[in-house]
Amino acid sequence: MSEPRVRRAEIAIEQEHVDRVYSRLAELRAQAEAMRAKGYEIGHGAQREAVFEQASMLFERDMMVFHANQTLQTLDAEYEGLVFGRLDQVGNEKIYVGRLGIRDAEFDNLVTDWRAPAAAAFYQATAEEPMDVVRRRVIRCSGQTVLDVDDDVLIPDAVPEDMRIVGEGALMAALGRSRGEKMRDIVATIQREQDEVIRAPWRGVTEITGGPGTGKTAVALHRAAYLLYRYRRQLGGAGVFVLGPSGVFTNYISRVLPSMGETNVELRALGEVLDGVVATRQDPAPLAAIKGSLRMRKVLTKAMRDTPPDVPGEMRIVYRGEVLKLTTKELEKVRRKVHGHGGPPNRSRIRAAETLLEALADKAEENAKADGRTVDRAELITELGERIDFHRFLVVWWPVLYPGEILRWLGDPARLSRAGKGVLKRDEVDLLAASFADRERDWSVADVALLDELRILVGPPPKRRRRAQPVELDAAPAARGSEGQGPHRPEHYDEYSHIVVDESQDLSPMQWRMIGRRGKYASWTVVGDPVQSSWPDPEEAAQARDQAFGPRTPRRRYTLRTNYRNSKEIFDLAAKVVAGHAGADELPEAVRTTGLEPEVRIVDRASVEASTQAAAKELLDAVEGTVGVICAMDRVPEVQRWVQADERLKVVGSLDSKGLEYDAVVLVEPTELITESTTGRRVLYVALTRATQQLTVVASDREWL
Ligand SMILES: Nc1ncnc2c1ncn2[C@@H]1O[C@H](COP(=O)(O)OP(=O)(O)OP(=O)(O)O)[C@@H](O)[C@H]1O
Repeated sequence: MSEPRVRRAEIAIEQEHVDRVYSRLAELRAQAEAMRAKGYEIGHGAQREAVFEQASMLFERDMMVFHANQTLQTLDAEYEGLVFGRLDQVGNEKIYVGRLGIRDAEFDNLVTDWRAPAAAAFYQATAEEPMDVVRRRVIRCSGQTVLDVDDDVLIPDAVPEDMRIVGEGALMAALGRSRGEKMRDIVATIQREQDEVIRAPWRGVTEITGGPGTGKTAVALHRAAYLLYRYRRQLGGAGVFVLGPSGVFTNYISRVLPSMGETNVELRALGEVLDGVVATRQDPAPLAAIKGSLRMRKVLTKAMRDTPPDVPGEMRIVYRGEVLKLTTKELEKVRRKVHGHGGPPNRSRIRAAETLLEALADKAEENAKADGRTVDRAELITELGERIDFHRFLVVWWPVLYPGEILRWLGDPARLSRAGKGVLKRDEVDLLAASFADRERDWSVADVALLDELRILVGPPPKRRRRAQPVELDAAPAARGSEGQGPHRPEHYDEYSHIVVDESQDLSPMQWRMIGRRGKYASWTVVGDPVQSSWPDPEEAAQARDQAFGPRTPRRRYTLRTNYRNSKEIFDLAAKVVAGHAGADELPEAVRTTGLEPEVRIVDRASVEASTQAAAKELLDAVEGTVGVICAMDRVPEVQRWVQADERLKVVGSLDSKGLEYDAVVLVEPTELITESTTGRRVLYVALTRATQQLTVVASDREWL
């Protein structure tokens, strides 16, 4: 048979199996629906029963509906090709591998979940260590249709006569494919070095390093899915938290986990870690460096203990016909005394009241002594402590503190100087104060870690008393978990069981503290590439990072060495630019050549706009998928006016381009990327490694080369 005919015949064989899988899926779906309906019936009957029976019936209803919903959620996930692999083993055994495990009515495996031990050989078998695999086949589907198959022969001597082999290189085909707006999963082509990381044990700290495009992000996400599958009991309850550098990035990777049927993962950007705040604005590098440094902890602690603006300057209260007065100085002494005990101010209200009453009693004694009288202290304290005017004073003098409010106070340079005495330099005070002073401006990404630090420092605001909520007997629990939200978490949920940190090389020490707080009992997967770091003080960050992990052991480290994203031609240029700023062993090896060298266009300054427009247009015509136009952060609005962004074309600032990728990239004025940041060349290196196929650099100088 000719090669195309063999291929068609093999596709038809696999299509038959895929059809069986989907019809079984439909059966399972119908069963789950029926179970959910039955659960509701039980719930409706409950109202007629005695209280004890009601409780047990409702429990049963909840369990049935919950399980049915979970099953439906798994079955309904938008799988891009439910079945993607097949292993033919020695002795004619065959296994289909897919995003989900499905058995037929006789309980035989139709598809094995890729995360199950039985599927491990799909990723781990090599020609040197074939693990009994004769042929490994990647099946490419679109929806329920098989488009293509691609084989790897691992034991040529064991290929039976009737086994046919098609195609070559599923990996290269996947890498060469055009990119869409969102990252795709790589379940079908995970490489052995990547698989080892994905399946590493869950305890302790797992570090993944490697250069750009080595699949660190992809591996970390597949690891999250794997851990939840294998250790659901240990990790599922408190959940898995995935942290990315920006909203653009989390949006870009947002499809990967759901495409593997995994929705019980909380995905957040650094600017969204704190509930109720969504920050996307990046501060200029020098300002971000101050806000991120550990020194801020001291500044914030002092700021929180300073006298709040607008509190009364003195206290006057009448006690048995006599005016007791505390001056500003005396009141401040009381405030210092309360803070001297440590503890969050929002939890110190009672201590503040007691200390204030003691000061009033001292004052009364002082006055009495002058007149030769005595005062019953205990009586005075009890009486004043019950007085409404005392409490009115207390609530304004010792107000409930809110993190955002304290940060805004620091817009006052005098106040910030006090808080930063001995810690911040004069010019740092000016820079910081100006950034906090503008009440109209929303928070920056770096501010979020400061707000979170203050949240802990001030303590939770006192709870208002609430009336008990009536229990709704007939509220259908169907919605719970069915929206892909996972279990309901209380606000400021701080204790995840596994935390994945992507692009970790850029976390500031204050951000490490913020994340560390959420993982006190967690195991960690930490992804990063030191060469791409934009943080100026790596030592301080490393210290904060170690503190976040605490005594967690073991610690294992993996380095990925193959760049799957960039063509060799593009990566060679990036490597040249970063040479001298990275050791040769820190740079990965690109495996794919396209024959298309990156283009460097040196034009005069006035022509940068026209040249960018021309390059963007050419690249849009040349590639099928996305084109990214990358420029310095503060040039973004201008470049957005130059080119029309749409589904295929995006304009991104250098720092926001972290972790993203496009078929083609236009890089505008590279020297500006170097000068805008404290870690210059590394930021440029990041930008140069975003394209999979083509790169055009538009520059008005050659300094960056
Ligand atoms: N085994 C694989 N099969 C198919 N594609 C892969 C594989 N490994 C990585 N890729 C692809 O390579 C590209 C780069 O992967 P990823 O973004 O995870 O790299 P990274 O190491 O996080 O890069 P960076 O540090 O630059 O952000 C992605 O498109 C990813 O899908």
